Amino acid sequence: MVSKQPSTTNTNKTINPAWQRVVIKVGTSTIVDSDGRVKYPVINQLSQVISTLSRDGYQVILVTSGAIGVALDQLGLTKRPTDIPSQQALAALGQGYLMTIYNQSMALYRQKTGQVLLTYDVFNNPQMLRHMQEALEVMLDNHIVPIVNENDVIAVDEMDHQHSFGDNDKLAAMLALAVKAQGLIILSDVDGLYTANPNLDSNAQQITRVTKIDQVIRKLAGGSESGLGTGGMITKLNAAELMVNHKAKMVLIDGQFPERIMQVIADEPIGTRFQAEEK
Ligand SMILES: Nc1ncnc2c1ncn2[C@@H]1O[C@H](COP(=O)(O)OP(=O)(O)O)[C@@H](O)[C@H]1O
Ligand SMILES: N[C@@H](CCC(=O)OP(=O)(O)O)C(=O)O
Repeated sequence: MVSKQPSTTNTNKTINPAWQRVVIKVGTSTIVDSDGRVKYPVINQLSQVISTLSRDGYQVILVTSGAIGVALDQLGLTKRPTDIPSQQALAALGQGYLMTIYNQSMALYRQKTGQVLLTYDVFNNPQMLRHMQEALEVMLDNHIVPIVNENDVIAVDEMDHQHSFGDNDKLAAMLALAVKAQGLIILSDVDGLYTANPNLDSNAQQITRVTKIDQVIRKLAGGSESGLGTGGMITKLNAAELMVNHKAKMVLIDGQFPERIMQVIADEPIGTRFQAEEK
């Protein structure tokens, strides 16, 4: 694909090769508040950071939850329904709006985007996987930021024929490995992994570095309290385990401050970093 427009890459910048290709995952609670209202300033800040990285020569893929969350805003609802078909209908309503919000924000920074909706079976089907990889390579080569979500309306777990719903943390890790990204940055409503759920335990301490996701670490993780996010810390640890087991890294940071992505890319100590010990 040859663009008629000149490349917007800033070739004078030196980039950190340890993060040259990066997947950034944003949870619902980062972009929708507890009353179900969209946090436009956060999305705008995130778009600015991603556009800057892309212009500097990084290849960025955004995995974003929030289709159901923004649909709550569209309908004036404050709570997520519990049955799967209602959630799927909300996701169908909200996904278009989610893309509109991102497209408008990214356009302010002249950043092009493309929507990619995935299901887990893509990763088990070599042909579909190759098609996805090839399409993403072309997008990245042309400075188009892929904006990925699970295709919620048809999301079915092939193994047990149950609806597998709402685990974009794992989807982001599988995607990061499939496209050979050096790392995954997860933005959430918490600024890292704690010794206990910090919303429930005021003595909880932040853990800044995890080299192995073992039973001790797993025991620290609880579910989601926001009523909007789905996975809680457990799905983030599953994502981290996938990354670490494949010699890649994951950093978990507070999504209220998307500019902190720049600190992660600069390898500054921030949030919780999941990475195996260098041998
Ligand atoms: N040990 C822990 N450390 C940090 N957060 C935890 C822990 N255990 C459970 N949590 C919960 O996980 C939440 C983040 O997950 P979730 O609500 O699914 O967010 P997202 O929408 O970003 O995926 C935190 O807000 C917190 O309530
Ligand atoms: N795919 C769904 C949400 C899935 C999900 O993983 O949610 P979250 O726990 O907020 O990352 C959506 O867009 O609403």
